[in-house]
Amino acid sequence: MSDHAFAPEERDALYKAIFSRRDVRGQFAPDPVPEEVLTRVLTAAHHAPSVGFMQPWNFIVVQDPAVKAQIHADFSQANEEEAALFTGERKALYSRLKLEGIREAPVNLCITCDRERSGPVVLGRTHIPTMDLYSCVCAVQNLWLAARAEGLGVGWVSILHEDRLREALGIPERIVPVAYLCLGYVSHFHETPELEKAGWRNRLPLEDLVFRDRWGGTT
Ligand SMILES: Cc1cc2c(cc1C)N(C[C@H](O)[C@H](O)[C@H](O)COP(=O)(O)O)c1[nH]c(=O)[nH]c(=O)c1N2
Repeated sequence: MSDHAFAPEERDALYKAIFSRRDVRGQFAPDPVPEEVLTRVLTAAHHAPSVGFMQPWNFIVVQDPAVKAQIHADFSQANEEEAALFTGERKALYSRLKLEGIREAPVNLCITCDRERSGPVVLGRTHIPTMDLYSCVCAVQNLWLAARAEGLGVGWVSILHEDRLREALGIPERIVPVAYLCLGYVSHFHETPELEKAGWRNRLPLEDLVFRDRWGGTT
């Protein structure tokens, strides 16, 4: 027991957000996301941990249907390319999956990483230079959980060509687009991951993933 633990109902609320968060692709409602709600989830993202407190992220809020259409067109091509890598039943199943909600979601959000945000030497990034990118992923997860608590669905779309995403959003060379997200209110949240429901892949047992003291070792 810790004096610093949340009250039981607060703790339960946090776990509820974690376990009921879903990747949302197909159930977006057209209702607009109020600015104050968007600001709250962006503030949650901005309070993520970051290497050397670098805060390397920017948030590009995309609402223009023309920009969304451009990105969706790239998704369609990338999706065909990915589908071609599977064969037989797997390919047929892949083709049935809905893997984005770019046009339906009222807000799209690109979270980027400015790798030069705080000068060439960053506390904690010297020996593992990808730490700034991982920091941006922490921001994504904060946003994803806060959005769930707000009743907003979030879907991550990575079936995109990075160069075309850069071009569509005017992202300069030194900035890395880390995540392209679709965000909006939803008709419902699925109870289990859609990929699990569709028979693509199941959640692995935790005990197969936890090692003690060394890789693959047992105590
Ligand atoms: C880095 C990264 C990239 C992607 C995803 C996630 C992450 C973390 N996911 C969502 C992914 O399929 C989903 O998280 C898992 O299937 C588990 O489901 P829940 O998120 O628990 O609903 C995802 N989903 C999708 O439909 N299209 C996509 O391009 C991607 N890309």
